[in-house]
Amino acid sequence: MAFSVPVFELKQVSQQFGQFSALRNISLQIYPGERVALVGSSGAGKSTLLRLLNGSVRSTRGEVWAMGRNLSQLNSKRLRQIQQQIGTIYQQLNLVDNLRVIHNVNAGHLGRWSFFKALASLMVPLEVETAVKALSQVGIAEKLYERTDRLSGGQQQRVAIARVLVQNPLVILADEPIASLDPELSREIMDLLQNLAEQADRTLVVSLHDVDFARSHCDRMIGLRQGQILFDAAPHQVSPDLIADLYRLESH
Ligand SMILES: Nc1ncnc2c1ncn2[C@@H]1O[C@H](COP(=O)(O)OP(=O)(O)OP(=O)(O)O)[C@@H](O)[C@H]1O
Repeated sequence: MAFSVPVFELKQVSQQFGQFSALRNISLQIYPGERVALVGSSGAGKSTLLRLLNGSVRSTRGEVWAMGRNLSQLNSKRLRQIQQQIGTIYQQLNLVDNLRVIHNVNAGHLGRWSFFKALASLMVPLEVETAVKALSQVGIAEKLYERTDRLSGGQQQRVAIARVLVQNPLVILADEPIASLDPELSREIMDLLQNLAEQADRTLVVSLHDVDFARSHCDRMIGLRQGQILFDAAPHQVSPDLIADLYRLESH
């Protein structure tokens, strides 16, 4: 693994929002095919780190490299080409509620489709077969023409994953993909993400509040505490004491 080019590399990255330091001096490398869990309490900087990785936020200090390119030095066209290889499932899913499932899934093509093709597809859906295949992979092919807001939370989560699958990225980033799901559904979604990553040798970076799922479904855990890395290790090396430290409240 040490011989391949990292999918992501952060070199002494800090992220300020006004006076507030969301991330401080982060250096790390993520290699192809790794399944990485970002863990840490609310506000630790997990979502910010994911947004730096997909280039939707530019770091205030340090360098973020993705697929061998320094993101801050790319023009918007080149940045979009890199972003095409990175599929992100956001915490809020970013689905359009009143559209049919197929249109939300087809939004995964938007980085590649022309404006007119995207518009035409809103009237008569294009690439139906690809959408059916992606929905089959997430187990809800029969929901193709259902209105998205008529689906359960777990089904909507699957639509968001299917949208990333039609994009066919090298990397999947998922921000709290099981935050609002019950334990059984959480396991199903985590199994699904793990399988989708393994099948196509995709890299997966997922932020999780549930440390047990991080242990069972990922091969590396990065613990973030107040914007800094507290640990970066294989699950079996992350002791209960480290986890206690990770979630320990700061004394003021
Ligand atoms: N655009 C922004 N402007 C100002 N502050 C921000 C912005 N984005 C994030 N922050 C702040 O940065 C800190 C880290 O936020 P972030 O969303 O990365 O944490 P998180 O670990 O993902 O939390 P959660 O688990 O609750 O999603 C928080 O204090 C948040 O308020």
